[in-house]
Amino acid sequence: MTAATKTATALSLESVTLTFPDGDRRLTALDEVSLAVAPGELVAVVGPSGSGKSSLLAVASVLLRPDAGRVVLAGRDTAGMPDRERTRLRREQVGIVFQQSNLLPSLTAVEQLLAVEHLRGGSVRGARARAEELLESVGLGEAGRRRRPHRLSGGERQRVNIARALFTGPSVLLVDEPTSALDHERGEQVVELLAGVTRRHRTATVLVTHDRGLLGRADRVLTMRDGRLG
Ligand SMILES: Nc1ncnc2c1ncn2[C@@H]1O[C@H](COP(=O)(O)OP(=O)(O)OP(=O)(O)O)[C@@H](O)[C@H]1O
Repeated sequence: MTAATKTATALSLESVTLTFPDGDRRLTALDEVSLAVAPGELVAVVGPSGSGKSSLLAVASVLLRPDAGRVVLAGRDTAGMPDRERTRLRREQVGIVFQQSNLLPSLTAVEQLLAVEHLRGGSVRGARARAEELLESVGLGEAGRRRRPHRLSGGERQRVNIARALFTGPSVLLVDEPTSALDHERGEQVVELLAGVTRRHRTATVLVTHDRGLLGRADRVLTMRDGRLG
């Protein structure tokens, strides 16, 4: 790999294989998967249930170690990295948006982001302006920013999730079925938003979805089938 291609890749999976125990055999969830995503690029991954999409995100987020192959995140080869360092790298470099909103029920939208800063041991006071700005940029107005999750719509909750995932300034954004709880129009708006933040924040974004109707905004669409990516 040349220096130029290295700097142009924020996330790279090289011949990654992941297996799970399955009785006295092993089930292959990822079968020599290779993928490189550049900063500012939105890659969509589609595929049937059980084809390995969530496994792909778990390996890309360095949550799971592959059986074979390498994951290079923000220029760091994670293969031989101790767990503690992998966790730190994930916290700093990876933003994750899950299918369902997993916001804390007792916190307002702004506080959801400040909680991230608190957990990192940072200054909550110093982070407030940035949290407000980020929520504004994903389309959450002044009133919405003061609401707890049960008083936000599904689309608004996903916007808060996206803002929270971006809060640490990650180089990689991993998004798992962000529209599954939304109607088509709101789903489209969320994908539009993800395309926008990918450009503005220069994240290498991987979006897993069942919904082929949402793929128009992706730079590339890849299909996962039986653990293989093509
Ligand atoms: N923790 C686990 N233990 C054992 N097998 C697992 C585990 N997680 C996933 N698998 C298996 O690995 C394969 C890939 O699963 P994965 O969840 O990655 O698929 P998926 O494409 O995300 O599916 P869905 O669209 O239904 O979420 C499946 O056969 C699944 O049963």
